[in-house]
Amino acid sequence: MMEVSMMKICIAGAGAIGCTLAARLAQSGQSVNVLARGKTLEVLQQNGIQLSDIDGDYRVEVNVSDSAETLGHQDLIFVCTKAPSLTSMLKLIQPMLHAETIIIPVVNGIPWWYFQGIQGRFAGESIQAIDPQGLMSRLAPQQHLIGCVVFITACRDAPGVVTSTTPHLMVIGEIDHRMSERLTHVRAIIENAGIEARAVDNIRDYIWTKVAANLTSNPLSVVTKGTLEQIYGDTHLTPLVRTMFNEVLLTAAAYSARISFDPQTFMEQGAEMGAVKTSMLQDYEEHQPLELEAIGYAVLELASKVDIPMPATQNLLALTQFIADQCQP
Ligand SMILES: NC(=O)C1=CN([C@@H]2O[C@H](COP(=O)(O)OP(=O)(O)OC[C@H]3O[C@@H](n4cnc5c(N)ncnc54)[C@H](OP(=O)(O)O)[C@@H]3O)[C@@H](O)[C@H]2O)C=CC1
Ligand SMILES: CC(C)(CO)C(=O)C(=O)O
Repeated sequence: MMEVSMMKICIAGAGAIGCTLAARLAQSGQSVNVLARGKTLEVLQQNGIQLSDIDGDYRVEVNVSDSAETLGHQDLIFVCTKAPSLTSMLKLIQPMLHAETIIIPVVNGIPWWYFQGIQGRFAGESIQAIDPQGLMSRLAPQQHLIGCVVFITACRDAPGVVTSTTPHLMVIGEIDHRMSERLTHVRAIIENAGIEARAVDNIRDYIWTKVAANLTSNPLSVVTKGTLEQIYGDTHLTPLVRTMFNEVLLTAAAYSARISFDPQTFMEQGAEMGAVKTSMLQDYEEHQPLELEAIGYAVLELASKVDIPMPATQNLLALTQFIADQCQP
Protein backbone atom coordinates (compact mmCIF):
# COMPACT_ATOMS: atom_id res chain seq x y z
CA MET A 1 0.00 0.00 0.00
CA MET A 2 1.47 3.39 -0.90
CA GLU A 3 1.60 6.37 1.47
CA VAL A 4 -1.23 8.85 0.98
CA SER A 5 -1.80 11.74 3.29
CA MET A 6 -4.85 11.38 5.50
CA MET A 7 -8.06 13.27 4.98
CA LYS A 8 -11.04 13.40 7.24
CA ILE A 9 -13.45 11.31 5.19
CA CYS A 10 -17.19 10.83 5.52
CA ILE A 11 -19.46 8.41 3.74
CA ALA A 12 -22.95 9.90 3.70
CA GLY A 13 -25.42 7.07 3.09
CA ALA A 14 -24.46 3.56 4.19
CA GLY A 15 -26.12 1.36 1.56
CA ALA A 16 -24.49 -0.99 -0.93
CA ILE A 17 -22.05 1.52 -2.42
CA GLY A 18 -21.49 3.53 0.76
CA CYS A 19 -20.60 0.43 2.81
CA THR A 20 -18.32 -0.88 0.07
CA LEU A 21 -16.43 2.40 -0.06
CA ALA A 22 -16.35 2.85 3.70
CA ALA A 23 -15.03 -0.67 4.26
CA ARG A 24 -12.33 -0.43 1.61
CA LEU A 25 -11.20 3.01 2.79
CA ALA A 26 -11.14 1.96 6.45
CA GLN A 27 -9.24 -1.19 5.52
CA SER A 28 -6.62 0.96 3.79
CA GLY A 29 -5.94 2.85 7.01
CA GLN A 30 -8.14 5.91 6.51
CA SER A 31 -10.23 7.00 9.44
CA VAL A 32 -13.74 6.84 8.09
CA ASN A 33 -16.85 8.52 9.45
CA VAL A 34 -20.24 7.31 8.33
CA LEU A 35 -23.51 9.21 8.36
CA ALA A 36 -26.27 6.60 8.63
CA ARG A 37 -29.71 6.22 10.10
CA GLY A 38 -32.20 3.73 11.53
CA LYS A 39 -31.35 0.05 11.61
CA THR A 40 -28.14 0.59 9.62
CA LEU A 41 -26.91 3.05 12.24
CA GLU A 42 -27.55 0.49 15.02
CA VAL A 43 -25.86 -2.35 13.16
CA LEU A 44 -22.82 -0.27 12.23
CA GLN A 45 -22.44 0.90 15.83
CA GLN A 46 -22.58 -2.66 17.15
CA ASN A 47 -20.88 -4.73 14.44
CA GLY A 48 -19.17 -2.37 12.01
CA ILE A 49 -19.41 -3.08 8.28
CA GLN A 50 -19.16 -6.55 6.77
CA LEU A 51 -18.04 -6.56 3.16
CA SER A 52 -17.37 -9.54 0.90
CA ASP A 53 -15.82 -8.62 -2.41
CA ILE A 54 -13.52 -10.20 -4.96
CA ASP A 55 -10.47 -9.47 -2.79
CA GLY A 56 -11.80 -11.07 0.37
CA ASP A 57 -14.03 -10.63 3.40
CA TYR A 58 -13.67 -7.68 5.74
CA ARG A 59 -15.22 -6.56 8.96
CA VAL A 60 -14.29 -2.99 9.76
CA GLU A 61 -15.06 -0.59 12.55
CA VAL A 62 -16.18 2.88 11.52
CA ASN A 63 -17.13 5.98 13.43
CA VAL A 64 -20.85 6.25 12.76
CA SER A 65 -23.53 8.76 13.66
CA ASP A 66 -26.85 10.09 12.43
CA SER A 67 -25.73 13.59 13.31
CA ALA A 68 -23.55 15.62 10.96
CA GLU A 69 -22.81 18.02 13.85
CA THR A 70 -21.38 15.15 15.87
CA LEU A 71 -19.17 13.96 13.01
CA GLY A 72 -17.95 17.54 12.52
CA HIS A 73 -16.03 19.13 9.65
CA GLN A 74 -14.88 16.75 6.89
CA ASP A 75 -12.30 17.14 4.12
CA LEU A 76 -13.92 14.66 1.76
CA ILE A 77 -17.53 13.51 1.66
CA PHE A 78 -18.75 10.72 -0.60
CA VAL A 79 -22.51 11.12 -0.92
CA CYS A 80 -23.83 7.61 -1.55
CA THR A 81 -27.62 7.79 -1.73
CA LYS A 82 -30.06 6.94 -4.46
CA ALA A 83 -30.88 9.97 -6.63
CA PRO A 84 -34.30 10.73 -5.06
CA SER A 85 -32.65 11.10 -1.59
CA LEU A 86 -29.85 13.35 -2.78
CA THR A 87 -31.38 16.72 -1.90
CA SER A 88 -32.23 15.62 1.63
CA MET A 89 -28.73 14.21 2.09
CA LEU A 90 -27.13 17.43 0.78
CA LYS A 91 -29.15 19.31 3.41
CA LEU A 92 -28.00 16.91 6.13
CA ILE A 93 -24.29 17.23 5.38
CA GLN A 94 -24.19 21.04 5.68
CA PRO A 95 -22.66 21.06 9.21
CA MET A 96 -19.76 18.95 7.90
CA LEU A 97 -18.65 21.46 5.27
CA HIS A 98 -15.67 23.78 5.62
CA ALA A 99 -14.27 26.05 2.91
CA GLU A 100 -12.14 23.30 1.34
CA THR A 101 -14.47 20.31 1.74
CA ILE A 102 -14.68 18.13 -1.36
CA ILE A 103 -18.09 16.60 -2.09
CA ILE A 104 -18.25 13.60 -4.42
CA PRO A 105 -21.78 12.46 -5.28
CA VAL A 106 -21.59 8.73 -6.03
CA VAL A 107 -24.98 8.60 -7.66
CA ASN A 108 -26.21 7.34 -11.03
CA GLY A 109 -27.77 9.55 -13.68
CA ILE A 110 -27.28 13.05 -15.04
CA PRO A 111 -25.98 15.19 -12.15
CA TRP A 112 -27.64 18.46 -11.17
CA TRP A 113 -24.34 20.27 -11.84
CA TYR A 114 -24.19 19.18 -15.49
CA PHE A 115 -24.21 22.75 -16.85
CA GLN A 116 -21.96 24.19 -14.16
CA GLY A 117 -18.23 24.75 -14.51
CA ILE A 118 -18.33 24.83 -18.31
CA GLN A 119 -18.88 27.42 -21.01
CA GLY A 120 -21.47 27.14 -23.77
CA ARG A 121 -25.07 27.75 -24.62
CA PHE A 122 -26.56 26.37 -21.42
CA ALA A 123 -23.79 27.40 -18.99
CA GLY A 124 -25.02 27.69 -15.41
CA GLU A 125 -28.56 26.43 -16.14
CA SER A 126 -30.35 24.12 -13.70
CA ILE A 127 -31.87 20.85 -14.82
CA GLN A 128 -35.58 21.07 -14.10
CA ALA A 129 -36.10 17.32 -13.81
CA ILE A 130 -33.59 17.10 -10.96
CA ASP A 131 -33.09 20.48 -9.37
CA PRO A 132 -35.93 22.78 -10.45
CA GLN A 133 -35.28 25.45 -7.80
CA GLY A 134 -31.46 25.29 -7.98
CA LEU A 135 -31.47 24.07 -4.36
CA MET A 136 -28.84 21.37 -4.90
CA SER A 137 -26.54 23.92 -6.50
CA ARG A 138 -26.86 26.10 -3.41
CA LEU A 139 -26.35 23.20 -0.99
CA ALA A 140 -23.30 21.88 -2.84
CA PRO A 141 -21.70 24.80 -4.65
CA GLN A 142 -19.47 24.16 -7.61
CA GLN A 143 -16.13 24.73 -5.83
CA HIS A 144 -16.83 21.81 -3.47
CA LEU A 145 -17.66 19.30 -6.20
CA ILE A 146 -15.76 16.54 -7.92
CA GLY A 147 -17.80 14.47 -10.39
CA CYS A 148 -17.84 10.69 -10.21
CA VAL A 149 -19.06 7.71 -12.17
CA VAL A 150 -19.08 4.46 -10.27
CA PHE A 151 -18.62 1.05 -11.84
CA ILE A 152 -19.06 -1.06 -8.72
CA THR A 153 -21.76 -3.68 -8.45
CA ALA A 154 -22.74 -4.18 -4.85
CA CYS A 155 -25.72 -5.62 -3.06
CA ARG A 156 -26.84 -4.87 0.48
CA ASP A 157 -27.75 -8.28 1.94
CA ALA A 158 -28.79 -6.73 5.27
CA PRO A 159 -28.08 -3.40 6.97
CA GLY A 160 -24.28 -3.04 7.10
CA VAL A 161 -23.71 -6.32 5.24
CA VAL A 162 -22.68 -5.97 1.60
CA THR A 163 -21.54 -8.32 -1.16
CA SER A 164 -19.81 -7.21 -4.31
CA THR A 165 -18.74 -9.69 -6.98
CA THR A 166 -17.20 -7.50 -9.68
CA PRO A 167 -13.93 -5.54 -9.87
CA HIS A 168 -14.28 -1.99 -8.56
CA LEU A 169 -13.74 1.09 -10.72
CA MET A 170 -14.40 4.73 -9.97
CA VAL A 171 -13.87 7.51 -12.48
CA ILE A 172 -13.52 11.00 -11.02
CA GLY A 173 -13.14 14.39 -12.66
CA GLU A 174 -13.35 18.07 -11.84
CA ILE A 175 -16.58 19.48 -13.21
CA ASP A 176 -14.61 22.21 -15.02
CA HIS A 177 -12.31 19.51 -16.44
CA ARG A 178 -9.11 20.77 -14.69
CA MET A 179 -6.55 18.18 -13.66
CA SER A 180 -6.20 19.59 -10.15
CA GLU A 181 -3.99 18.59 -7.26
CA ARG A 182 -7.00 17.66 -5.14
CA LEU A 183 -8.21 15.33 -7.91
CA THR A 184 -4.86 13.54 -7.89
CA HIS A 185 -4.97 13.30 -4.11
CA VAL A 186 -8.48 11.83 -4.04
CA ARG A 187 -7.58 9.40 -6.81
CA ALA A 188 -4.63 8.18 -4.71
CA ILE A 189 -6.85 7.69 -1.67
CA ILE A 190 -9.36 5.60 -3.64
CA GLU A 191 -6.67 3.61 -5.44
CA ASN A 192 -4.94 2.95 -2.13
CA ALA A 193 -8.17 1.38 -0.93
CA GLY A 194 -7.90 -1.26 -3.68
CA ILE A 195 -10.45 0.38 -5.95
CA GLU A 196 -9.26 1.17 -9.46
CA ALA A 197 -9.55 4.94 -9.76
CA ARG A 198 -9.18 7.06 -12.89
CA ALA A 199 -8.83 10.83 -12.73
CA VAL A 200 -10.08 12.27 -16.01
CA ASP A 201 -10.50 15.63 -17.73
CA ASN A 202 -13.79 14.60 -19.39
CA ILE A 203 -16.09 13.36 -16.64
CA ARG A 204 -19.21 14.17 -18.70
CA ASP A 205 -18.19 11.56 -21.31
CA TYR A 206 -18.25 8.91 -18.58
CA ILE A 207 -21.56 10.20 -17.26
CA TRP A 208 -23.13 9.72 -20.69
CA THR A 209 -21.60 6.25 -20.98
CA LYS A 210 -23.11 5.15 -17.67
CA VAL A 211 -26.43 6.87 -18.36
CA ALA A 212 -26.68 5.08 -21.71
CA ALA A 213 -26.27 1.77 -19.90
CA ASN A 214 -28.78 2.64 -17.19
CA LEU A 215 -31.35 4.19 -19.50
CA THR A 216 -31.40 1.26 -21.90
CA SER A 217 -31.84 -1.34 -19.18
CA ASN A 218 -33.26 -0.02 -15.92
CA PRO A 219 -36.73 1.26 -16.96
CA LEU A 220 -37.26 -1.67 -19.33
CA SER A 221 -36.45 -4.05 -16.48
CA VAL A 222 -39.28 -2.55 -14.42
CA VAL A 223 -41.74 -2.89 -17.29
CA THR A 224 -40.75 -6.44 -18.26
CA LYS A 225 -39.31 -7.69 -14.92
CA GLY A 226 -36.50 -8.93 -17.16
CA THR A 227 -32.89 -9.57 -16.17
CA LEU A 228 -29.88 -8.11 -17.99
CA GLU A 229 -29.48 -11.25 -20.08
CA GLN A 230 -33.10 -10.94 -21.23
CA ILE A 231 -33.04 -7.20 -21.84
CA TYR A 232 -29.84 -7.27 -23.85
CA GLY A 233 -30.33 -10.74 -25.36
CA ASP A 234 -34.02 -11.50 -25.92
CA THR A 235 -34.96 -10.81 -29.53
CA HIS A 236 -38.35 -9.40 -28.48
CA LEU A 237 -36.58 -6.67 -26.51
CA THR A 238 -33.33 -5.96 -28.35
CA PRO A 239 -34.86 -3.86 -31.18
CA LEU A 240 -36.29 -1.44 -28.60
CA VAL A 241 -33.01 -1.40 -26.67
CA ARG A 242 -31.12 -0.61 -29.90
CA THR A 243 -33.52 2.22 -30.71
CA MET A 244 -33.06 3.70 -27.23
CA PHE A 245 -29.29 3.40 -27.55
CA ASN A 246 -29.46 5.36 -30.79
CA GLU A 247 -31.59 8.05 -29.17
CA VAL A 248 -29.32 8.50 -26.17
CA LEU A 249 -26.14 8.36 -28.27
CA LEU A 250 -27.49 11.06 -30.60
CA THR A 251 -28.28 13.25 -27.59
CA ALA A 252 -24.87 12.64 -26.06
CA ALA A 253 -23.25 13.51 -29.38
CA ALA A 254 -25.20 16.77 -29.50
CA TYR A 255 -23.42 17.63 -26.23
CA SER A 256 -20.09 16.61 -27.83
CA ALA A 257 -19.75 13.61 -25.53
CA ARG A 258 -17.54 10.75 -26.64
CA ILE A 259 -19.03 7.42 -25.60
CA SER A 260 -16.52 4.68 -25.13
CA PHE A 261 -18.46 1.63 -26.32
CA ASP A 262 -20.43 0.49 -29.31
CA PRO A 263 -24.00 -0.63 -28.56
CA GLN A 264 -23.69 -4.09 -30.13
CA THR A 265 -20.65 -5.03 -28.04
CA PHE A 266 -22.23 -3.50 -24.96
CA MET A 267 -25.42 -5.50 -25.47
CA GLU A 268 -23.49 -8.74 -25.95
CA GLN A 269 -21.54 -8.09 -22.75
CA GLY A 270 -24.74 -7.10 -20.91
CA ALA A 271 -26.44 -10.33 -21.99
CA GLU A 272 -23.43 -12.28 -20.70
CA MET A 273 -23.96 -10.80 -17.22
CA GLY A 274 -26.72 -13.36 -16.80
CA ALA A 275 -29.78 -13.28 -14.57
CA VAL A 276 -28.88 -9.96 -12.93
CA LYS A 277 -31.71 -7.71 -11.75
CA THR A 278 -31.09 -4.03 -12.36
CA SER A 279 -31.00 -1.73 -9.35
CA MET A 280 -34.21 -0.08 -10.57
CA LEU A 281 -36.08 -3.39 -10.64
CA GLN A 282 -34.79 -4.08 -7.13
CA ASP A 283 -36.00 -0.65 -5.99
CA TYR A 284 -39.38 -1.32 -7.61
CA GLU A 285 -39.73 -4.67 -5.86
CA GLU A 286 -38.82 -3.04 -2.55
CA HIS A 287 -41.34 -0.22 -3.11
CA GLN A 288 -38.54 2.36 -3.12
CA PRO A 289 -38.65 5.49 -5.28
CA LEU A 290 -37.09 4.91 -8.71
CA GLU A 291 -34.19 6.95 -10.09
CA LEU A 292 -36.30 7.93 -13.10
CA GLU A 293 -35.62 11.67 -12.92
CA ALA A 294 -31.83 11.40 -12.96
CA ILE A 295 -31.56 8.44 -15.34
CA GLY A 296 -34.56 9.21 -17.57
CA TYR A 297 -36.33 12.56 -17.46
CA ALA A 298 -33.11 14.57 -17.20
CA VAL A 299 -31.94 12.95 -20.44
CA LEU A 300 -35.24 13.80 -22.16
CA GLU A 301 -34.83 17.39 -20.95
CA LEU A 302 -31.28 17.61 -22.30
CA ALA A 303 -32.45 16.08 -25.59
CA SER A 304 -35.25 18.59 -25.99
CA LYS A 305 -32.81 21.49 -25.38
CA VAL A 306 -30.88 20.41 -28.48
CA ASP A 307 -33.96 19.33 -30.48
CA ILE A 308 -33.22 15.62 -30.51
CA PRO A 309 -36.42 13.55 -30.44
CA MET A 310 -36.37 10.50 -28.14
CA PRO A 311 -39.82 8.98 -28.76
CA ALA A 312 -39.01 5.39 -27.82
CA THR A 313 -37.34 6.44 -24.58
CA GLN A 314 -40.15 8.85 -23.80
CA ASN A 315 -42.80 6.17 -24.27
CA LEU A 316 -40.90 3.65 -22.21
CA LEU A 317 -40.43 6.14 -19.37
CA ALA A 318 -44.18 6.88 -19.41
CA LEU A 319 -44.91 3.17 -19.16
CA THR A 320 -42.39 2.74 -16.33
CA GLN A 321 -43.85 5.71 -14.48
CA PHE A 322 -47.36 4.28 -14.84
CA ILE A 323 -46.25 0.93 -13.43
CA ALA A 324 -44.31 2.58 -10.59
CA ASP A 325 -47.30 4.75 -9.67
CA GLN A 326 -49.55 1.66 -9.35
CA CYS A 327 -47.17 0.30 -6.75
CA GLN A 328 -47.17 3.40 -4.51
CA PRO A 329 -48.88 2.77 -1.14
N1 LIG B 1 -25.45 -0.85 -5.82
C1 LIG B 1 -24.88 -0.89 -7.02
O1 LIG B 1 -24.43 -1.95 -7.48
C2 LIG B 1 -24.70 0.35 -7.82
C3 LIG B 1 -25.26 1.55 -7.44
N2 LIG B 1 -25.02 2.68 -8.18
C4 LIG B 1 -25.61 3.94 -7.81
O2 LIG B 1 -25.03 4.38 -6.60
C5 LIG B 1 -25.99 5.13 -5.86
C6 LIG B 1 -26.10 4.51 -4.47
O3 LIG B 1 -26.67 3.22 -4.66
P1 LIG B 1 -26.76 2.10 -3.53
O4 LIG B 1 -25.64 2.17 -2.60
O5 LIG B 1 -27.01 0.83 -4.26
O6 LIG B 1 -28.11 2.56 -2.79
P2 LIG B 1 -28.69 2.02 -1.42
O7 LIG B 1 -30.16 2.23 -1.50
O8 LIG B 1 -28.15 0.65 -1.14
O9 LIG B 1 -28.06 2.99 -0.36
C7 LIG B 1 -28.45 4.30 -0.15
C8 LIG B 1 -28.24 4.58 1.31
O10 LIG B 1 -28.47 5.96 1.57
C9 LIG B 1 -29.11 6.03 2.82
N3 LIG B 1 -29.79 7.31 3.00
C10 LIG B 1 -30.66 7.92 2.16
N4 LIG B 1 -31.10 9.06 2.71
C11 LIG B 1 -30.51 9.15 3.93
C12 LIG B 1 -30.57 10.08 4.98
N5 LIG B 1 -31.34 11.15 4.89
N6 LIG B 1 -29.83 9.84 6.10
C13 LIG B 1 -29.06 8.75 6.21
N7 LIG B 1 -28.95 7.83 5.23
C14 LIG B 1 -29.67 8.03 4.11
C15 LIG B 1 -30.10 4.88 2.81
O11 LIG B 1 -30.50 4.63 4.12
P3 LIG B 1 -31.76 3.67 4.43
O12 LIG B 1 -31.30 2.30 4.16
O13 LIG B 1 -32.04 3.96 5.87
O14 LIG B 1 -32.86 4.13 3.50
C16 LIG B 1 -29.22 3.79 2.22
O15 LIG B 1 -28.49 3.14 3.22
C17 LIG B 1 -27.29 5.08 -6.67
O16 LIG B 1 -27.40 6.20 -7.49
C18 LIG B 1 -27.10 3.83 -7.52
O17 LIG B 1 -27.85 3.88 -8.73
C19 LIG B 1 -24.17 2.65 -9.26
C20 LIG B 1 -23.57 1.49 -9.65
C21 LIG B 1 -23.88 0.23 -9.04
C1 LIG C 1 -26.21 -3.17 -13.94
C2 LIG C 1 -26.52 -1.78 -14.50
C3 LIG C 1 -25.38 -1.32 -15.39
C4 LIG C 1 -27.75 -1.87 -15.35
O1 LIG C 1 -28.09 -0.65 -15.88
C5 LIG C 1 -26.71 -0.85 -13.35
O2 LIG C 1 -25.91 0.03 -13.11
C6 LIG C 1 -27.93 -0.90 -12.51
O3 LIG C 1 -28.47 -1.97 -12.28
O4 LIG C 1 -28.33 0.17 -12.05
